[in-house]
Amino acid sequence: MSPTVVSAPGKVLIAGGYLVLDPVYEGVVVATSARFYTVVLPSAEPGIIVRAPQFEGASWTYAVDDTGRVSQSSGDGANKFVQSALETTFRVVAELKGADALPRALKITIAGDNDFYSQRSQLDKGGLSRTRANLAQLPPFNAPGGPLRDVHKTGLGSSAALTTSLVCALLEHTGTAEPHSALAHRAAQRAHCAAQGKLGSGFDVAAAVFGSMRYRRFDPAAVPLDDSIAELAPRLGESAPGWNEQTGAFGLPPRTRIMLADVDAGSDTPSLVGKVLKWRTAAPEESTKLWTRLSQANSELADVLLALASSAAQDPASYDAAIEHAAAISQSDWLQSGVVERLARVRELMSDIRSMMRAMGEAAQVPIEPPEQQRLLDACVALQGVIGGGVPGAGGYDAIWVLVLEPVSAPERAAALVEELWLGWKEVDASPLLASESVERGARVEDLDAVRGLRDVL
Ligand SMILES: Nc1ncnc2c1ncn2[C@@H]1O[C@H](COP(=O)(O)OP(=O)(O)OP(=O)(O)O)[C@@H](O)[C@H]1O
Ligand SMILES: C[C@@](O)(CCOP(=O)(O)O)CC(=O)O
Repeated sequence: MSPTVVSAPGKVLIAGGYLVLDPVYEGVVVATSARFYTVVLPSAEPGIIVRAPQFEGASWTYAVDDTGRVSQSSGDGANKFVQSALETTFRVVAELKGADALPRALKITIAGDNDFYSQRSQLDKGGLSRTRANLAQLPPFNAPGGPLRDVHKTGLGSSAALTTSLVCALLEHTGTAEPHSALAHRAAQRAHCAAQGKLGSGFDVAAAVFGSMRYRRFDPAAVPLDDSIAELAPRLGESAPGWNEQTGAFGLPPRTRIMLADVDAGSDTPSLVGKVLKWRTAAPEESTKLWTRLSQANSELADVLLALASSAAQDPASYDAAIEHAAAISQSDWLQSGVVERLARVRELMSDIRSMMRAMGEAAQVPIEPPEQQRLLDACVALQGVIGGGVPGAGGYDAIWVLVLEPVSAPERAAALVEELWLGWKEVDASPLLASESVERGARVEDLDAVRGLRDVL
């Protein structure tokens, strides 16, 4: 029997951190070319064996009962995300297709693209500088060294991408639902929330299932978390109540590229969300004012980026010429007509959003865009061909993103300037990641041999 392989992308929330926890406000999320892969193979040995071959000792074996409930029979500690994905999916399979449809002997392999884990020490060990070219030389699904609990994550949402690829692969393997179905999305949300023990906005799982999007959250009461609930499927199916998230098409405009850096500022990002929400409650007037302005800027940013994409679709030649022109002149001269003016507006909005996020950080007394990140981002956006940037998601010390132009005549020019700046930056250590936006939307079924290096880790 041929293996079932399903992949799901990571994410970067470029606008809407914190606000997206409230259904009144939307978030803008870019799915990344970095993906998690789940490979499901029938096995001769009884039990559901799950392995993460990139990590030492990362193997867990489970037994499934007739209702789809799962218990771990052996393995290296517990992996909440894996167990929750298995149990949520198997319960749904048992309810919809009967106990006979439940697989009892499987070998499952989970592998994440290198960008999900910091490769600094791997590069350092080989005496290689932290360039994108050197990253591209590392073997696919490289082992970052050591066990999973010691791994240094890069913030692309490993748990959401892993949970989504595993849930979708099992639904596909059992013929229960396709990766883009409402059931797959809801099952992945439920599995992820149950493992996290908290209800975030769900934008990370939504992007893992559907790809880049504008996203407004669902009612938290929709998620059937209570373990005593007898039937999950009716609460996760097409007509289940409360799943009122709103998603809208989104994609970055052609001839632009998102670049990501894994930042090691030596300071741990404390838990920011709790403090921001506390400030939101304590200062309702001030925070509503700021959130309203931020939300307008976030939504306009999505609108203008989409308008740029439509200009490109309508008249590709003029669009390419405008990008060429914009990349050749200083950003302060972008205020002209059409495409270039829209780029100027994008730049202005990204800068406004940053200053409002900093204001929120100051008000809530948390480092959303701390001064170290501010200086680094200011230097990036001053480079020729850079449109703008920011701190992803909740912000903190761990990462930044920037959007650069890729004109046909010199697609690498701006990216190379950014990379050079990062490599020479002294105050904090900024290492580029390889990922850009995923062009394949969301979760998808893959052909094992079309994914470089995947067969080698089975
Ligand atoms: N390759 C893998 N195989 C199995 N489980 C994994 C793998 N990678 C990550 N995980 C699971 O995901 C957990 C990390 O999730 P956590 O919610 O802490 O981070 P995250 O917010 O998803 O991370 P980030 O956004 O930084 O990538 C790990 O503890 C582990 O359970
Ligand atoms: C603060 C918040 O809005 C974003 C967190 O995003 P990230 O994990 O920092 O990418 C929380 C959420 O949406 O779940």
